[in-house]
Amino acid sequence: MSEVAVLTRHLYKSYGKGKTKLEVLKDLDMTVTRGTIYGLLGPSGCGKTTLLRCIVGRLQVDSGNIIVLGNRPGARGHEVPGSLVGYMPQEIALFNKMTIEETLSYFGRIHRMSRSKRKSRMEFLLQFLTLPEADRLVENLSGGQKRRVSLAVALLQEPELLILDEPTVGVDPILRERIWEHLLRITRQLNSRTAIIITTHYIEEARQADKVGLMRNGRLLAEDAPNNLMNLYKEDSLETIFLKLCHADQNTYNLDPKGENQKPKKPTMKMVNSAHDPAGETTPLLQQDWEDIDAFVQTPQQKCHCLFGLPSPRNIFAQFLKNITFMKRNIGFLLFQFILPSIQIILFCVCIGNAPYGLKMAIVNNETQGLGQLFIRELDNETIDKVIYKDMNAALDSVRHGETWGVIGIGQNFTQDLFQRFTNISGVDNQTLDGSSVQLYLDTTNQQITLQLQETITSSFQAFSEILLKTFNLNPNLGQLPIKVNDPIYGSKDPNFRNFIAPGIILSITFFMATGLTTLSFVIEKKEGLLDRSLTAGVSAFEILLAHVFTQLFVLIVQVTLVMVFALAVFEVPYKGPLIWVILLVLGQGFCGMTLGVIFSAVCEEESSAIQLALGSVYPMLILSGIIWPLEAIPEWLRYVSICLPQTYAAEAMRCVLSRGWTLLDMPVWRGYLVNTAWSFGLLALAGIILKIKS
Ligand SMILES: Nc1ncnc2c1ncn2[C@@H]1O[C@H](COP(=O)(O)OP(=O)(O)OP(=O)(O)O)[C@@H](O)[C@H]1O
Repeated sequence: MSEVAVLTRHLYKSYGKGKTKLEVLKDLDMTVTRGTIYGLLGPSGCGKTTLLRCIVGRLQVDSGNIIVLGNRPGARGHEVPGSLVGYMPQEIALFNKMTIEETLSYFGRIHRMSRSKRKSRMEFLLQFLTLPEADRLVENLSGGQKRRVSLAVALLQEPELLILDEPTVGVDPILRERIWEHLLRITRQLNSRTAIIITTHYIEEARQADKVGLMRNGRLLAEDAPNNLMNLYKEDSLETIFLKLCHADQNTYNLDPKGENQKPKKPTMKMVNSAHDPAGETTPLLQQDWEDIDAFVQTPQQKCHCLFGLPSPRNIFAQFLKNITFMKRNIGFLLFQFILPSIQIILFCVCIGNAPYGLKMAIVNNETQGLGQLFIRELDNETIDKVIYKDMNAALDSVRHGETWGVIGIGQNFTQDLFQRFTNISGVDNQTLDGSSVQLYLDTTNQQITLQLQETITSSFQAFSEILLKTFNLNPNLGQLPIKVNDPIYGSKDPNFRNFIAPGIILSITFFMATGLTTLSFVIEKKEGLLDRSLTAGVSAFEILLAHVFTQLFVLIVQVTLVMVFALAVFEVPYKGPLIWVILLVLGQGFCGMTLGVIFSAVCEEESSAIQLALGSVYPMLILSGIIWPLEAIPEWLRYVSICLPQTYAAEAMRCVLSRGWTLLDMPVWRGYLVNTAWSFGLLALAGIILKIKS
């Protein structure tokens, strides 16, 4: 029984759901023996790759049983996926920015090979597969050379099960022959326990296999030694036999227009080396019917019910080294990552929070002589660019035409009415009050400009009235509003919007940079099949995630340091508290961002990029609402959604540390840290779970 390397029974696998459901494997039975080569043949799209991915444990079957090397793929402690299996996928799936040596070392580490073993295997494979120098970058190799490196990766640890998906495509005939020679040598060795499954489009090439499985529409039409099949069908070409079987299979379907055969029933007859006449044969020709699949499980432990095993430091280290190599080779991109958040914070500080200046205002002074002129002189020249008009209508037209932001009008009797207003307090009428007022006609479409103009004109009037009061030997403070603003308890007398929003912006920049970069690197790895290859080699999704976090942490620290230098030193955002707590908060945000990035890239396949779009657009809105505007000004239902996000708490905590100089004993700061940390680890766990489920 231990001679069986791979056994599949009643295997069903489909992609999609509902109307788009595509049944790829249908009641597939397959038996691969140790020490043999199994050629899996079939037309494009018949399900070969799907079957191989189920065998290596990268795809879950819908129903049916698979036993690989004595246990179910993915069973706890069973190294399938892992070192027991060498898998060469159809796509190249290699790290372009790594050299051949680095690639083989990376997989060698994952397979726990010693340095000397790695070296000797590498030397052998380089020579055997006629690979170029080991220090050549994969991206600079030809297509055929890349395929050979991919094959070298599969052969590296001398696995007990070698699965090669079209290894000879794009390989010259001489090398193809050598590859077959090598595969035959592996299986022909005395007491060889290595089984090889190979798919190929070159059907005749598979004659050298010990057994071939002819596959069509997700089923095996026949499974036997090539010679047996040729004797049985009295043909000397596998291709002709395959065509015959396909035609026979096609006829079965044609005879069954209602599609009752769409789900083929388990064949009742198993024919091996029988003298059965194949003419008109329509039932799959299979070798044996082993119903008691559990008899092939060598270890009682079957399915792994745990979500995570303990992460292996070795695998994390291998991933970490790989990530570092990537960074080294993409130094331009790395520098760009370093400075991008700084560019963002510089632009933010330069553009946001400054007072508007040079605002064009139309001035109409209807007085020929008097105090009107004095008031106009007192208007702040930096904020207001005065454009003098003689006629009120022309001045109002200038606002209507967008040439000025408003009109400041002084009436004919301004000086006289002003004296009346101050000296005859008990008898002053509304007309006099009106005449002594500066008339404003504003374009209020821009709130910031309107507020700035109102504030400038009000303070200019106070300065003007102080001069006036002094002239009459009166206390100049009489002109002030009877409200005295004392020194603030926290913050400055002149609070500015930039300082208020800076903590939130710093956190958001860090958060979204980390999300974006993580999504990018994971999506690239996934798209190129690298993630899949690492997972098949036995690295867990959680180990990949942890290694990424460690590498990205380095980038994050540089980013955060630069951002802090610009925000606090160059643009002088005030800070009182211990800087280390601020830095910890920002790093926490980066960590959150990273984990969200992993979730994005794990959840969002192309078809579900709508989710990515939705999350990516709604989430920032919630964050911004929580950090740009005071929570007290947000509708209550949204307020609670916003404050559930760690950015809001973190921004609050950061503002406290920066401007109040509070210590960790303060409630808002504690809350900030706690929520931030809980959220980060919550997301990390979620990312791990999603990756695990997805993989
Ligand atoms: N992730 C997927 N989602 C939906 N359909 C898929 C997916 N992967 C494969 N398929 C479909 O399943 C069918 C079998 O694909 P598979 O890759 O297993 O075929 P194959 O026999 O290996 O083909 P080839 O020889 O061309 O590589 C194809 O119709 C393919 O389009």
